[in-house]
Amino acid sequence: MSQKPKLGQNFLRDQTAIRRIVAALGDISAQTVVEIGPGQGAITGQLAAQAGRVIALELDRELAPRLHAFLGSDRVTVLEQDVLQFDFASAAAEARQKLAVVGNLPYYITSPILLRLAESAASLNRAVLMVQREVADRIVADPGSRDYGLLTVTVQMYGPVERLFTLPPGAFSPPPEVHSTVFRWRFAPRFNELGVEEAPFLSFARQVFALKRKTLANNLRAASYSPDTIQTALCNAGIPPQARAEELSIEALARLFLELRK
Ligand SMILES: C[S@@+](CC[C@H](N)C(=O)[O-])C[C@H]1O[C@@H](n2cnc3c(N)ncnc32)[C@H](O)[C@@H]1O
Repeated sequence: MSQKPKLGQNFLRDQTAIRRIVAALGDISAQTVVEIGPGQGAITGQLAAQAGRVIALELDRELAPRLHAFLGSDRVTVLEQDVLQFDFASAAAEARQKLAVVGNLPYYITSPILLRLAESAASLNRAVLMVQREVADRIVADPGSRDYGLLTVTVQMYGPVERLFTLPPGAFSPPPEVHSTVFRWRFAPRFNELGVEEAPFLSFARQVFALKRKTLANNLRAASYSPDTIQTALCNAGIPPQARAEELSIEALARLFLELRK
């Protein structure tokens, strides 16, 4: 079968990795699991054997019908569908439960997929996803590390993440140019707990991380806050004046956001 590199088609061949990905979802015997990009069905086969129900979303017209024939189970629904257009809320309502998500993601749209899942967080309980290793490094980064930034904060605002394991290019056919890492994301949005509104806080995070290597104060100035406002807010939030956004925990960012809105 021919592969379409443009669609991020690197098919997983490592059977142990496939078992570990499905096991990382936990007990799925009564769970509806949405698979993003089933490809030739490497993970789908394992899911079909264990999950209550599987909804597999595959964009490639040529793969989707083949998957149907290959699986032929009444618990597996294959949709010829762009994951970025999929309505997770309706699927969760129909399933009468929050959905679990799994996928060896097409890397060319990793960020849009993560954002789509984030905005659907109320309909999801957990996800086990394979991404490029460097992206996983950014997702699970701690404050103060080189990889900590907007992606970290955006993803972690929707719930805790855990790095699970990394695979070399040879685990796939054809091999991608990068290593791949599987991580787990448990959806438990933090906006209420931190007292911040979702859209304004995320747009604030985009502002403070806009200029890498600049201080937080410089980034806030670029976002049109006055020097006095910035100084007072940093002081009240207990943040040193020379701090950089990359050094701030999510809690400190939320404190600063709230101070700036006073
Ligand atoms: C990295 S491959 C993984 C295939 C399979 N799950 C595996 O592990 O072998 C990514 C899959 O996502 C599919 N894909 C690409 N863009 C997509 C989109 N927008 N929506 C749904 N599937 C997509 C590709 O056709 C491909 O089958």
